[in-house]
Amino acid sequence: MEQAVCNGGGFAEVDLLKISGAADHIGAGLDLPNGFSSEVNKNLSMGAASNSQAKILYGPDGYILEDVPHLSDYIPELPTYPNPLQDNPAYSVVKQYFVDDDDTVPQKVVVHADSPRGIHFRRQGPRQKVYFKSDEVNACIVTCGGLCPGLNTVIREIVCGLHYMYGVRSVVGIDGGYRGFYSRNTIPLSPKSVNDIHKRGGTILGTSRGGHDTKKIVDSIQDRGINQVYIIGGDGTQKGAAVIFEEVRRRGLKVSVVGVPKTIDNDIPVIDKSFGFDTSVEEAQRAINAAHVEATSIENCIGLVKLMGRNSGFIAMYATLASRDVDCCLIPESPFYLEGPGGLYEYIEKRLKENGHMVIVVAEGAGQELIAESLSSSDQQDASGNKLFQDVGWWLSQRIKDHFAKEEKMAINLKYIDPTYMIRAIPSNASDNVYCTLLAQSAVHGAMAGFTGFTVGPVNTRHCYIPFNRINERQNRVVITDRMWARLLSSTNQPSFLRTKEELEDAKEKEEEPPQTQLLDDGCCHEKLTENKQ
Ligand SMILES: Nc1ncnc2c1ncn2[C@@H]1O[C@H](COP(=O)(O)OP(=O)(O)O)[C@@H](O)[C@H]1O
Ligand SMILES: O=P(O)(O)OC[C@H]1O[C@](O)(COP(=O)(O)O)[C@@H](O)[C@@H]1O
Ligand SMILES: [Mg+2]
Repeated sequence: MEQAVCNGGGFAEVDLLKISGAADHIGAGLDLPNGFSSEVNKNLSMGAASNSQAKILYGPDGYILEDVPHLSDYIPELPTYPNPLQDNPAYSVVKQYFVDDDDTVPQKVVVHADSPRGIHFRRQGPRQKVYFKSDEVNACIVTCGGLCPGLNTVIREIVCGLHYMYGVRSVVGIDGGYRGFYSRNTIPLSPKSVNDIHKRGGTILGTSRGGHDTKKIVDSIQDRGINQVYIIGGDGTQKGAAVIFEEVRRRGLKVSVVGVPKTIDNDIPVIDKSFGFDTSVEEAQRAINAAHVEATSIENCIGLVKLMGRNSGFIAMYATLASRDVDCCLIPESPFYLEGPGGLYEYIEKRLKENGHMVIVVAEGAGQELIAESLSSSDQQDASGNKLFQDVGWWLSQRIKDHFAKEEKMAINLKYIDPTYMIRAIPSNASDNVYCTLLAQSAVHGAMAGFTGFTVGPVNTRHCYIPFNRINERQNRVVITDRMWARLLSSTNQPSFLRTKEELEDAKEKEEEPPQTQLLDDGCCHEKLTENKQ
């Protein structure tokens, strides 16, 4: 492994992707970088390494801390102030006001007795010292990408958290996503103006795709004297936040850049789940129920529901598991085929003969390779560079109807329901509201404590500060070799659409067509994902 560790002074290069061998360097007796407490120093005798990508510390027994940047990493001798939270009456009964600086959260909780301690993230929460005076803070909030239930709750709780916990009075909203940084006006935000916004869907700030110009955004941050930037958005947005942070650091600005992960598709890695996901799964039940009612009221009827999920089929999977009325769930990670033994048509016919009705849930990104084979494939993208998909629900409806009409095979009825935008536009439910509050407060505590270049989120239920590079290096996707997908298959009884080893060998011997579906090492069966182009 190419790697170096620092010796007291400047950080040396480390390649985060090659971290698997990091334990080799543990206990090398190296000095600690600034910012580590004596407790950690005394107990762990860590080595440390960092570059613009990663700030990693190694401890004994395979302990690794993937830390987040701090303003003091690149601005020397920053003054600190006592945390005003210690005078907050609401918190006076709390046993311990502040999070211990040495508290970290393990990424993996299932371990063997001889496993190395593994990767950890810094625990979120208020610190004893803050790096901003209350009246010095000029914060801004921006929302980018697609809508998601809970956006307004996060906005509300950032504004209220800054105001009530830290006495911050200057908070503005950026209008309409990243491109709003270039417009003249901002939206003033106060506890009064955001008081009941959590009861509304959407985002009061507006949102957009595309239009990210790092230099212009940081110019605007600098010109407006903004020193805390809260960026709420999905995988694309967090990539944008990472480059904003890099530019802020390059210019040496005292500006904390904080990401709050928003993704209805749950496609952001590391964190347990994203806000709005629970609400979406719950709302999807209404569409599935409607499909079930239709299907059971008419002879040989199929209710087909399309749910969101561009590359990650979590909403479809969880909505299916929750409902128990679904006979087949199709997601991008598990390609399916229509014709022949083990195919979808065969399964539909069997199900209709057995039950007289059927419910199918399909994620928007499922079956795109099949559609591309039958329709002229398009390489269109949205303004952010995300591939635009064909409507799999409509396509599948037509194919199923055509198949059963052919040679008067079977008279069927099919009702197609697309509730996707209706689901996305609702306010968050109670549990997402609480979750959004924790994310927002965690972001505020982190920024006030001088941390920067991080995304907030729960890891094994404990909220953490996660460096941008960990959030941005891959997408979270359903792993079909995990037990959750097996649970789904056993609840629907649908075919797995996977050929067994024996079937593959058999097909090879008979010199048949190569299989439509093969399982890859990562448990996915998908072509390489289309990256955002920006
Ligand atoms: N790789 C990237 N670098 C910088 N900005 C990006 C990148 N990818 C997306 N963005 C910006 O992030 C914003 C939201 O991205 P998008 O993919 O539409 O939504 P989401 O963040 O919900 O995934 C857009 O304004 C887009 O320009
Ligand atoms: O029509 P739009 O606004 O481009 O949104 C469609 C996309 O937005 C999503 O709901 C969410 O995507 P992001 O989280 O990446 O914004 C996807 O499921 C869907 O493909
Ligand atoms: Mg996205």
